[in-house]
Amino acid sequence: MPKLAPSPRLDTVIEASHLTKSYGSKKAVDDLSFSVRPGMVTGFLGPNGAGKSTTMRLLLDLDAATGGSATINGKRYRDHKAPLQEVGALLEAKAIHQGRTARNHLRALAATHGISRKRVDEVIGIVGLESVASKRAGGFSLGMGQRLGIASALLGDPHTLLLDEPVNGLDPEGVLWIRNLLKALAAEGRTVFVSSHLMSEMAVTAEHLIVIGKGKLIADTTVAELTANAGVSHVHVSAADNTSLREALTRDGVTVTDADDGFDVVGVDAAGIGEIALARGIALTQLTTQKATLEEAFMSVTRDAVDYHGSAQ
Ligand SMILES: Nc1ncnc2c1ncn2[C@@H]1O[C@H](COP(=O)(O)OP(=O)(O)OP(=O)(O)O)[C@@H](O)[C@H]1O
Repeated sequence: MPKLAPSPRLDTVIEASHLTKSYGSKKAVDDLSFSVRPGMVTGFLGPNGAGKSTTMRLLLDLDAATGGSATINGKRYRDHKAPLQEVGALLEAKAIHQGRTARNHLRALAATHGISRKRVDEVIGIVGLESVASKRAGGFSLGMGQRLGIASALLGDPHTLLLDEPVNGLDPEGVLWIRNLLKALAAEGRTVFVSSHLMSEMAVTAEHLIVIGKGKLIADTTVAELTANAGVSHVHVSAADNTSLREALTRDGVTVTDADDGFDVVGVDAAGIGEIALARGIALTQLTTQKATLEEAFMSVTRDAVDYHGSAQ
């Protein structure tokens, strides 16, 4: 009988249940519950200081929770017999011996986890570091360091991946590469949990989103749902007689604001604006529904959970 390729495991799941972590009186993670399923990329979003890195550290048993639990595939990270083969992780802080070459760093990691040297060369190829594999990691750029970190995460061919800001420091080619890599890993049936500040990137990479603020869950949703419910979509309008159309549209519940060569309307949809224009005999020159971007939706749902507000002069 022909040997079948191993089927993707569908039981892998990351689970936080009432997870809490306090530093003194500060609750970095506050009664946080969510689960991350296989087969899709799950984005982990939140403003600065929301508790994303702390949650990742708790999931990886690098810090002890004050309350609740964090498990990966039903067990705490430390209870897995071969953690590197079960869970691959990339955290923000680099823990790389600066004097070692990239290849030797990966070989040392592989040797302590019963992983072959062949796999080391494979992951160097996957992350595109062949030409610098015999160079000291200490001299690596931020982007090369990220690729080496991702190579370490992939070393054990794990079913679950936790990546904290993997896009950090990557150039546009690198950003595109990581997008395709994460999607491909998820499509193989793996569980991929990835934090990022780059909303435009998450919008095209992730399907499922966990949004937190001040340590608490704000949304457990899909990219499509979050943008649809953000309530910040508007219609861009331009007409032969903008002044008359603006007057005709002005009523309670409708907001009209100036925009390039026309105006933006919130509170009436494109069909409604078309009908009003037709009734007044005003010719429309532009009528475009502009959906909220993930960035706008994110700002809207996290507005009350932002610790650090900047000001534009
Ligand atoms: N070791 C620590 N001691 C004291 N406070 C800490 C510690 N680690 C994190 N915190 C605090 O916990 C909160 C959450 O921090 P965390 O780094 O998890 O947020 P984050 O969402 O990853 O932020 P960012 O997007 O800026 O990386 C912050 O207020 C931070 O100052």
